[in-house]
Amino acid sequence: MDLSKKIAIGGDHAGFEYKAELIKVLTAEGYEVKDFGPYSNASCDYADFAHPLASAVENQEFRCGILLCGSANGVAMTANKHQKIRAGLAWNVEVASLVRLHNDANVLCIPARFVTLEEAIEIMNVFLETDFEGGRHQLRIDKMPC
Ligand SMILES: O=C(CO)[C@H](O)[C@H](O)[C@H](O)COP(=O)(O)O
Repeated sequence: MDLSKKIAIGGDHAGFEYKAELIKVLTAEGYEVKDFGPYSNASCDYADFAHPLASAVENQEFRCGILLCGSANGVAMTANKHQKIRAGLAWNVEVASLVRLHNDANVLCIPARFVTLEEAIEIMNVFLETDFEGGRHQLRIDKMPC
């Protein structure tokens, strides 16, 4: 399948229910989705799922990744440990657009305990529909590696 249609998704227990719903939406939209887990809502550690997802996105096995936890901070902090990952939070559609437009994010982190499911679906779709603007923003991204 064309890489542009391959999406990785994961998170922790706090994002479990939304992750299941987002997978349904993505599948209906024609994407090939790999669920990196968790596979139940039992309490778990987000790093156990965010690291494998981030590695796969970093290895260009997927167009991008979507991670969900309670606040999105845990999964974002974890994914951003990976040198080629730019994981950004988005809690509304404007930020979902900007994290692509300005930051060329390749992992979207959704705060499942702070947005409705409908908002999470909108955030995901705007993220996937928005292209990176390049230009001055590329110069800034090039300075990110420390
Ligand atoms: O990293 C986080 C906190 O900012 C995530 O939101 C986790 O989902 C959260 O910490 C889980 O909390 P819980 O009390 O163990 O459900």
